This record gives sequence, structure tokens and C-alpha cells, in this order.
Amino acid sequence: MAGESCVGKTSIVRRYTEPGSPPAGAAAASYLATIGIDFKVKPVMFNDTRVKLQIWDTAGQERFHTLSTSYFRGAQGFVLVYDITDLKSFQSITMWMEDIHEKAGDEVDVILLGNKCDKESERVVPKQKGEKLAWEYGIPFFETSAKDNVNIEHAFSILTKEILEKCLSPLITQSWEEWPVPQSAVQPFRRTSTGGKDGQERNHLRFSKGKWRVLHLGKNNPIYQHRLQADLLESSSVEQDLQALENNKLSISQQCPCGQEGQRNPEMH
Ligand SMILES: Nc1nc2c(ncn2[C@@H]2O[C@H](COP(=O)(O)OP(=O)(O)OP(=O)(O)O)[C@@H](O)[C@H]2O)c(=O)[nH]1
Repeated sequence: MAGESCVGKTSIVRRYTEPGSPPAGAAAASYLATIGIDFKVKPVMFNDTRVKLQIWDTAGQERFHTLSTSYFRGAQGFVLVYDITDLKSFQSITMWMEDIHEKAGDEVDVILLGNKCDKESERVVPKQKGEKLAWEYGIPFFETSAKDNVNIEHAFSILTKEILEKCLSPLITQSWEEWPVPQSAVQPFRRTSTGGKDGQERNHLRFSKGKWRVLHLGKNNPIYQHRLQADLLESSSVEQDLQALENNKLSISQQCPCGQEGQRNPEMH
């Protein structure tokens, strides 16, 4: 768990691992800052495999920053949290992402959560901003409420799946299409711009040098699906020739066509 102080990291972990505890934001749930680091275990079943998730709840306060980030090394996944009623917590996500990549590498799985979505009247970070940032990083995004138990279980299950797909790939037979994909996650095709040397690979897009373009869609990414007009594009870990380029002078979005004869410059939606 990573993110600024008071965004709700401990409350999210508690909601997930101790469903009977008083809900965050309730009168009985007074705020106690995490001192140093806390640790919870959550047993989950995953495709008939029993797995114990170790969840490290780090302190968001600045004075614990060095200690908290020292636990990043060796982590297999990150739940990065901001508070939708606290602009500073959202602005600091970039800094937390840098810490994560510096300590845990570029390949580690991260999900971004905009927490406290029950406080709509106090919202200062529009949902679209969270979606856009996550899209730029190529990571899943959810708005959550530890208070009202919105998307908590779902967010952890998505991260767990991403991590376990890497660890247990021979044991996993379920295809990603079987996982529920929220409508908000069906994204228009666009080129993303994460930093890092593997930015293109992380974002599942790769372009060949020739006249035709080759796209990697949804590779290792169960959250996003891509549509070509009405059709859902299949994920593939191998190159797919979508016959994407009609004209070198067109922009990227104009170059994404359906490869059907007679259709010129169709747009991808
Ligand atoms: N309304 C509402 N309040 C929440 C929610 N999640 C957490 N809170 C409240 O926000 C305050 C901070 O929550 P914590 O879970 O302690 O925050 P944290 O990110 O772990 O803070 P640090 O330990 O300092 O890093 C508490 O008063 C919680 O009750 C939520 O989803 N909705």
C-alpha cells in the first residue's frame, strides 16, 4: 500500500482483510496514523490455488518516507492510493510512482485507487483525471470507498490476478476475457506515454517500421479492452497484423483502421 498520509490505505486494507471492522469514515473509526509499517495476511483462492496475500501497509507521513519506501524493494504489486477530496494526494502520485519504479523496478504491477468516492460533494479530483493518469502509466484504475465498501474486493482481485499470472502462469487456465471488465475501462485506442525504456511494451503497443502497423493489444493487461468500431479486439501476446496503416501522413488515431476493404481511414473507438 502506498500513497500520502490520510488517503485511506489502512482503511482499505482493513476493509479487505477484516470485513467486520467499523467502516472507515464512521464515528467509531477514528484516524490513527500508521507508524512505520503494518502487515496483514489475506488468504484467497485463485483458480483452485490457495494463496496467502501479504499486504504491507506503509505509513504515508513524510517522516516515515525513507522507511516506507525501503519496503518497496521486493514487493510484487502496489496499491497506490490518493484521496479524491485531496488534490495534493493526487499530485503526489507521480512522485510515488517514481519511488515504486526506482525501488521495485519497471515491471512491477501497480493499481491506482482514487479513494473516498463516497464524499462526492467534497470531490476535487475528477474521475477522468484519475483515469487519464492511470492510462498514461498503463495501469488499472478504480475509484473506491473503504467506508461504503466500493470496489475494494474487485481492485485487490485484479491486482492479485496480475501478480499471480506472472508467478503461476503454468497453473492459470482462465483467460482474461472471463474477468469482468468495467465499462469505464473500455478505452479508446490511443498511444500512451509512460516513461521508462519499456514504455511501449508496458502499454502493449508496438509499431513496426514498414508500411503496415502491428499492434499488441491487451498483452498482460486484463483491464483494458480495445474496440475497433463495434468489434472487440482480441488480446494477443504475438504480433497481430491489423493492416492498420493506410497513409503515412495520417495521425496515429487515423491510422487505426479495420483492414476491411473499401473502408478508408476508419477510426478506432
Ligand atoms: N469518508 C471516507 N473516509 C475514509 C475512507 N477511507 C478512509 N477514511 C478516513 O480517512 C482517515 C484516514 O484513513 P487511514 O486509513 O488511516 O489513512 P492512511 O492512508 O492509512 O494514513 P497513514 O497511516 O497516515 O498513511 C480516517 O479518518 C478514515 O476513517 C473512505 O473511503 N471514505
